[in-house]
Amino acid sequence: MTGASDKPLLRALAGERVDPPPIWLMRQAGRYLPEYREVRATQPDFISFCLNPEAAAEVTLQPIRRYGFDAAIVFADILLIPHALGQKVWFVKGEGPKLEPIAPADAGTLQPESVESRLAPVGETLSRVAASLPETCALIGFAGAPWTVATYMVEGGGSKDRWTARSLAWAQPEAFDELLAVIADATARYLVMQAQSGAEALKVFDSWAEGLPDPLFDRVVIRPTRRVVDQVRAAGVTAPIIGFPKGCGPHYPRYAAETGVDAIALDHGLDTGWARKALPANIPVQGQLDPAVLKAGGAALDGEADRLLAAWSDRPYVFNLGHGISPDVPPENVARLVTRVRGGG
Ligand SMILES: Cc1c2[nH]c(c1CCC(=O)O)Cc1[nH]c(c(CCC(=O)O)c1C)Cc1[nH]c(c(CCC(=O)O)c1C)Cc1[nH]c(c(C)c1CCC(=O)O)C2
Repeated sequence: MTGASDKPLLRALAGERVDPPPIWLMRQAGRYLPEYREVRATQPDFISFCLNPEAAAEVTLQPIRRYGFDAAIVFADILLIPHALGQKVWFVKGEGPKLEPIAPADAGTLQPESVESRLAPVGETLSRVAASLPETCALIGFAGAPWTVATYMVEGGGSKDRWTARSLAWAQPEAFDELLAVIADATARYLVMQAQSGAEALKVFDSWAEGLPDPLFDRVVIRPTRRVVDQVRAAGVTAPIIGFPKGCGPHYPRYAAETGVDAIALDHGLDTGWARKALPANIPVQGQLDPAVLKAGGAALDGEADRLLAAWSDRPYVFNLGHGISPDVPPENVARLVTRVRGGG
């Protein structure tokens, strides 16, 4: 029988150097796949899609069938937490997510008690996927980090530089920290539920960790992330946690040391040589391939894959992108990358 420890992803996240390294891609289920677009077209809206276990399990498995990745990541979205907390969330085609913005002082009106019941369908998706995964493929659950989720909640959607969120974090520190705490507690319970439903590793996406000065980085990224990790551990969950503080540059080593995460995902803009020296030698790392070189394909893609494989060959390493795959990536480039990473061409 194949145990969890035989799965290449889990071995790498436990600190083992695995050769070739396990590979999966952020946003591997998505619009670049024709079979995803087919399922998407049958769904009334994006939130209902995420909360439909049958459809969500199907698109989670699509990239596993096509490419044989070493991990499946449950099909869901970081904005399910604001939805579960009672905030209105919807997606406008071509524009991305929209939310009815809240003020930090409104944190007390959110409904953390309904998180498990409103997000139970994600647990159901995980159980379904767990039952039909190839035996060497690991299952990943995820959530947004409190800061990134809070930016969407107070901005009312995506924003160029998180101006409103950043200025509110300075102007109303107590209310803002309370909002982060409410999100952190809900997120921890959501992650525990995912682990109990079959997720073998957990990932915390802090997509907007970029551009924060030291005191704010401590307050809005490190402290709330630590709160999530501590609560997940206090609930008895032992699944490894991957932290992804995208774009945080020189803050990375402190994030690795102080949040309690087990592994760290690096973005493509981070200096590889610097990261090798600055990060603790034993922490498993994931990522760094530029999503744009995956779009470009050909010799450029082969060259970047080879550079990263060589650079991280003496560490526990998980091959991945530095950010999500974009909808215009030709599916054959992904096949080429997987073959290259596995030493087949
Ligand atoms: C910031 C963020 C979001 N969602 C997520 C993040 C963090 C990672 C990152 O920085 O990219 C995380 C996410 N979103 C989705 C997944 C599924 C699992 C996977 O395959 O990786 C994951 C892990 C599905 C999705 N989430 C979304 C899609 C596309 C929606 C569609 O099919 O219409 C998918 C496949 C929608 C979404 N959801 C979000 C945005 C900004 C958008 C719109 C962007 C776009 O249109 O591409 C919020």
